[in-house]
Amino acid sequence: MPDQLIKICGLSTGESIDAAVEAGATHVGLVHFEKSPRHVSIADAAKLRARVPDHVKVVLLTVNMEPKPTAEALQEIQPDVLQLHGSEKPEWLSLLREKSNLEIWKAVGVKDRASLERAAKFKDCAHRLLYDAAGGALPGGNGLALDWRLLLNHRHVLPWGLAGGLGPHNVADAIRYTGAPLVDASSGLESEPGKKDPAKIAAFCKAAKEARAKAA
Ligand SMILES: O=C(O)c1ccccc1NCC(=O)[C@H](O)[C@H](O)COP(=O)(O)O
Repeated sequence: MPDQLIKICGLSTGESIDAAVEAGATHVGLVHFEKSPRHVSIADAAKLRARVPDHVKVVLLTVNMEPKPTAEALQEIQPDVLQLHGSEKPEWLSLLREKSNLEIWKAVGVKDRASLERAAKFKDCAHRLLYDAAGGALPGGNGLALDWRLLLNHRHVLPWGLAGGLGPHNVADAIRYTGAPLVDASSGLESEPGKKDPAKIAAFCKAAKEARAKAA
């Protein structure tokens, strides 16, 4: 069984990046979306990126960003993964994939079986689907869980990940229940919006790794 993939999202300081790396995260997420309390500028994201060791992948998150600023951000930050968290269309993902060596992830808001099924349209243009809860004040990072029962017996067309309302208290249950190969958390690891708590990051990674080891 492959190792559990763990993404810690919405990191905005060097200390929180170090905490995620130290705890064993496989992916760290940098949110470039001004309305988010976790927003980082392009220049700050590039500095944070430089701090991440090679064995940990850097995920840049954008929301419906135009092609020119996207190209500039990618050039400046050099992420390993681009996570599109808006209403981006498959055609845009195909173009990005054609023009870069990036891994492209598409976040999908899941509220019912139909929304889950519709995500299949990204089959040929995304490398991974990230299922998140639909609704909420922001496109992501709302601390809302989706109904995990929707994922039972779902035929996944791509590698995938589970996000939405995860934290140290429920990540083991999420892995046991859904078999998620990748888990992603943000607001559940904070002491206040936008401020990550290193102890919560460590507890989340430990619980996720232990749950995977028990499932093996
Ligand atoms: O985290 C944000 O503020 C954010 C803002 C805009 C788009 C996406 C955002 N986060 C994306 C993520 O991948 C989060 O980790 C995911 O939505 C889960 O968040 P949470 O429920 O808070 O764990």
